[in-house]
Amino acid sequence: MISPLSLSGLFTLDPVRHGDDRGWFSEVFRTDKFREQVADVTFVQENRSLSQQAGTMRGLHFQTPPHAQGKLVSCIAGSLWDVAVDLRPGPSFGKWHAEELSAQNGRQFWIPAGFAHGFCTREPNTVISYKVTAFYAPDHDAGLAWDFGHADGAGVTWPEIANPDTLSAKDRNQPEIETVRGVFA
Ligand SMILES: Cc1cn([C@H]2C[C@H](O)[C@@H](COP(=O)(O)OP(=O)(O)O[C@H]3O[C@@H](C)C(=O)[C@@H](O)[C@H]3O)O2)c(=O)[nH]c1=O
Repeated sequence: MISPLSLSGLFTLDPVRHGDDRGWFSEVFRTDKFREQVADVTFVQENRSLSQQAGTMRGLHFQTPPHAQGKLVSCIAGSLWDVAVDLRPGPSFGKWHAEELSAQNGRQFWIPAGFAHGFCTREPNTVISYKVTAFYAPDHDAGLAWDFGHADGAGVTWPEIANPDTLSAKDRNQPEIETVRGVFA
């Protein structure tokens, strides 16, 4: 099932699992269905990271144009809380949406270009996997503070398990949201 979410452009995908005595089989990605029902994009790179400790936080990250990335995110071991923050100009700027992704639920979260992305793991040894629509471009790597404030409302409410001590040095020093206004204009 493919479901649009309240922030335009965001979707969840819950691929069918065909169960039998052995377990299950699932088509976890189909270019044709994705292009027809979600977004007409091409994925060029697939990333995986392992986070050893429950409560590990990564983000909030994005690449700036012309290297902006759409991300199709899933969790292939353990479980995590995944968040997208809208950086597109307009009334949705700064709004966010989070999804629970786990190896068990098989859910995928589509985050188009124009959003910052981050997550926090809920179990030890959690593995996130995501396809992206543009190659890694270190000179266009950008971020937003995990605890950003926002003139029109609060920032992201992270789950209780989220442990800021696990943030990378880079992510401890990401900027406030006002500094990224206009990046995707
Ligand atoms: C993102 C990325 C990093 N790297 C390298 C750079 C560095 O040496 C090492 C770790 O990079 P980072 O600390 O940026 O990894 P990490 O903090 O896991 O970064 C990721 O966070 C999540 C939230 C995202 O949305 C991703 O797009 C990505 O930004 O991997 C690549 O070689 N290719 C890549 O595509």
